[in-house]
Amino acid sequence: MTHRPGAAGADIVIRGLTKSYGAHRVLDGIDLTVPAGSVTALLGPNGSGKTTTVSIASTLFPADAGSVTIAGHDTVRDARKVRSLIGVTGQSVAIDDLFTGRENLRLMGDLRHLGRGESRRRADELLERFDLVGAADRPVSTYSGGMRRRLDLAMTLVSTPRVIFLDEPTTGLDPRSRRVLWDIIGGLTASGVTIFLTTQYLEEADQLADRIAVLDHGHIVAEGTAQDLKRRVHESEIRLSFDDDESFDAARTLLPSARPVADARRLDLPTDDTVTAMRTTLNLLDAASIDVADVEVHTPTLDDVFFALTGSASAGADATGYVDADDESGAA
Ligand SMILES: Nc1ncnc2c1ncn2[C@@H]1O[C@H](COP(=O)(O)OP(=O)(O)OP(=O)(O)O)[C@@H](O)[C@H]1O
Repeated sequence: MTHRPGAAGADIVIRGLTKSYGAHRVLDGIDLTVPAGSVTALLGPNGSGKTTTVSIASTLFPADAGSVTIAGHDTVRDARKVRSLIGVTGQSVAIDDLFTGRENLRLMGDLRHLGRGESRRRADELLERFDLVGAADRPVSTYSGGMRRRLDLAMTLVSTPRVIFLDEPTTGLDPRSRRVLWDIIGGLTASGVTIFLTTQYLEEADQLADRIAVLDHGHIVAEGTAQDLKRRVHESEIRLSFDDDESFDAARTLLPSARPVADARRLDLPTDDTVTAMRTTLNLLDAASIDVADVEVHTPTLDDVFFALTGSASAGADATGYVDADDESGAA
């Protein structure tokens, strides 16, 4: 993007961010840097402080200590400037249920001083882009969850923010609506906007983000690309399953470095070069006339990462928040 001289730098810099509610310390000195034009996900379970972080970074309330700068502007000292640079999506706060989608978008345009003609043009364009044309003239109170989220995001884009905060953009949506939103967010990233996304879904962070920071008990416990984080857990494994104890025992003797999973008559063999290692391993077993019932390569998932880093499964793993399928057909 040509208007962005600092594209090589950071658009969000969080330093030593601390926040307590009463005696409950929610953020305990968080440091995080979000490169311009990147999608960074803050991944954490329910109540880990994701919304608190976004609220402080988007000037909603101050931290107890520490600082956030957006494109070099301090969120407390330069709050007005920061507000002109950011868009916040997630809590549908700007949406008025009694108005139609089109009216909401036009009102936002007026609020952003776009002028009457430009507000109308922008509203039409966004309704089209977010697949809301059919529902444009219905009150938002009749919208499904997925449609609301799309409108919420469209409202953010009425102006052209440099930095967008997406606070749990798909929580509570059914898988189909979630995918639609992922596609839209994926499209946004191509335009070079900086996105700071919070999520409790490992899959979402994996799908959308260039970089992931894992928030747990007030601390960033890990940071990096999805690949970096996966590498921190363990290498890929070749998983060999056997039909009978005799083959399983013989293979155990032949492959002493493999980890036996006796219940499943399975051997897990750590590997970093899966193709060569796979061929060598299978040749070895073949030469010893040991029958293998099944072979698979297991690469670590972000769930494995979360478990390894925090000692517990992610909230997203067992509390998906899925609701009954939204009635997207109502859009027509
Ligand atoms: N205004 C408040 N007063 C007191 N406690 C609060 C307040 N806002 C948040 N908290 C508490 O702070 C903690 C972090 O909340 P926050 O909403 O930032 O977490 P989160 O990671 O966004 O969670 P979720 O995924 O459930 O939205 C929670 O324990 C929450 O109960």
